[in-house]
Amino acid sequence: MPVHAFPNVTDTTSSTDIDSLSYVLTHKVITPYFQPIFDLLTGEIIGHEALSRGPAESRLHMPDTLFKAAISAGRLHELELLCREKSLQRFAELALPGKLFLNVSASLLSSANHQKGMTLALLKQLGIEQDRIVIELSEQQPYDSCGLTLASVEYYRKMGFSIAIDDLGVGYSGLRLWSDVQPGSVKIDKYFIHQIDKDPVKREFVRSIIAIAQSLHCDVIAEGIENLTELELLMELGVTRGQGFYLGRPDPNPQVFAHKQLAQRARRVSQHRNIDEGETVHSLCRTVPTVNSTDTLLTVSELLRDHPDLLSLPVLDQGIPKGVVRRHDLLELFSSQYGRALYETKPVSKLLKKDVLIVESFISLASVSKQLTQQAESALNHEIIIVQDGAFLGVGSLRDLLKRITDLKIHNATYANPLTLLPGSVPINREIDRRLHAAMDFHVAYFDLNDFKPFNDFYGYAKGDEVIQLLGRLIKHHLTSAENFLGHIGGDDFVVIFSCADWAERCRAVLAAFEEQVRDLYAPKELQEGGIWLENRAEQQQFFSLLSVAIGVVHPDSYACESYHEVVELAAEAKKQSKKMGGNALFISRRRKHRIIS
Ligand SMILES: Nc1nc2c(ncn2[C@@H]2O[C@H](COP(=O)(O)OP(=O)(O)OP(=O)(O)O)[C@@H](O)[C@H]2O)c(=O)[nH]1
Repeated sequence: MPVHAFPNVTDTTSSTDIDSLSYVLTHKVITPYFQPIFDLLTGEIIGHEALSRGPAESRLHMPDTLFKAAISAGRLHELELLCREKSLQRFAELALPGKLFLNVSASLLSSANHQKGMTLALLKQLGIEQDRIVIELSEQQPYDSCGLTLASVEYYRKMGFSIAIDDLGVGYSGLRLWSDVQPGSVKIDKYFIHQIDKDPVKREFVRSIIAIAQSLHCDVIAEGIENLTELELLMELGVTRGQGFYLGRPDPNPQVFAHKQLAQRARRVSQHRNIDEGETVHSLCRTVPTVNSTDTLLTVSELLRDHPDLLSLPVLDQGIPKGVVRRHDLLELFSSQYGRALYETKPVSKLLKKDVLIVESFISLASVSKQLTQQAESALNHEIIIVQDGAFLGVGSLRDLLKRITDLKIHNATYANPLTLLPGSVPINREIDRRLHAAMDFHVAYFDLNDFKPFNDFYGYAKGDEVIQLLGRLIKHHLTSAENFLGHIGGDDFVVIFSCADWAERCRAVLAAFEEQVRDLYAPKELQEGGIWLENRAEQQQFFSLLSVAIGVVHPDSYACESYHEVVELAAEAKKQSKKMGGNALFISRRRKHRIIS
């Protein structure tokens, strides 16, 4: 096709766009791009969303202008069908794995002349199974819940296609559409993902969507993930599927590889499960009897009679937990007049309670504890259902969770430094490993006093202890926060693991405060002289300035560092550099992985 045949691309008038559109439709010059959608837990591609582009270098290249032109020209359906045809053909040609997510507008679905058989015929011709197609219904246009649209959705579903709701949260009828259509998946609009780490309202929104989706057994896909911080936060919230520029851009010829960093993280998590199950909710897992939602309340009653220790039973549907049935609800129902006779043949679903926490087995105890405390107070007595890849594994109790967390705290106390009561090297190393295994983004700062030995020799160990305590106090004061971990390796060495963003300012605040407060520990004479004179090994007098602190900071690459050994080496190296700077100094290392010395 000669390029010059395409109308002038720089002209912005809509009549030109409409002419260009006619060209696009007549010559079928639509290029499908495919954006991967990943399983965030394994890094595997679960499918691609098809996105259409007009001719390169033209105003209609980007879908917004393309579809706007089609709407103004009254040719939207024609364009949509062309895009669908092209996407399916290219999907088959490229032999892409997994599902193909296709966008369909409400208006096309409700159009009376919508040729429903066309897609099916094309799929047959291309040899694509129907169950690989996911129809994405955009929430951006209003749906007519009782008219043609829903009937068409139903028609697609009967043909074996899955249904997803796209752009959830920004349109007209999100929850209503969700409830009417009962899709297999919902895609959270990128508006709610953008900078979610900085916006508690967006986090709450996503958390609520996950809760609804869990109870409706619907997958949640996060759209528009643009950086690692957003990805990590979404995973922490429990989102297991996602797409976005950070994971993979739309491409006409996509490379089909598992996402390297997600896959590495998954491997780490599975190794971590074996090494240190104590840290994850897996350690709380107990096997208990379960019931199906179709079982009768008589079955529940008999099971609870045989297991007097159980306050509830998990309710499953084909191995997937739906909620619980509780002893006190059953007793209340049966204790009414004729209650037992009236209700014992009724199905479990009558007493099914969904206000239960369902968590994947590799989630950390701290994260589960956080989720529980964020729930309503009335929900605090409730059980924790533990799943593996969504399938029921067992249950844990709040009591066991508290006990395990207390044990961990005792463990930290056991290894605490007696002078500062900060955790010692065992818990520090363990915490670094935990953050590496979870592929978290963190900085590690190594603090060390300069020329501490001469001070000790001059004033004695008791005064030396005071200096160490002063530094410990300042570190605690300036650096304590929920995301940071402070430790005291021993002697005058401290380590802080940061996840907060303002770590550099905080370190500088410690240096400034130390410079000022350490003066209180010197006698007036030495203070006046600005340091101490001490005889060295060669029996010569040597001058040592007032005590100062050297801080070396590293930003370990969680994917490149295998264990705390490498991180501690990196941090010690950075500390050496900061000592070379002299006085109170902060050195920020650019090295992110440890050099292997053969
Ligand atoms: N007062 C006191 N001194 C300690 C304690 N633990 C270790 N030390 C002493 O702290 C000093 C630490 O040694 P270094 O860090 O090598 O001494 P430094 O003079 O600061 O050397 P640079 O770090 O190279 O500047 C030694 O003199 C130890 O005996 C403690 O709990 N209390």
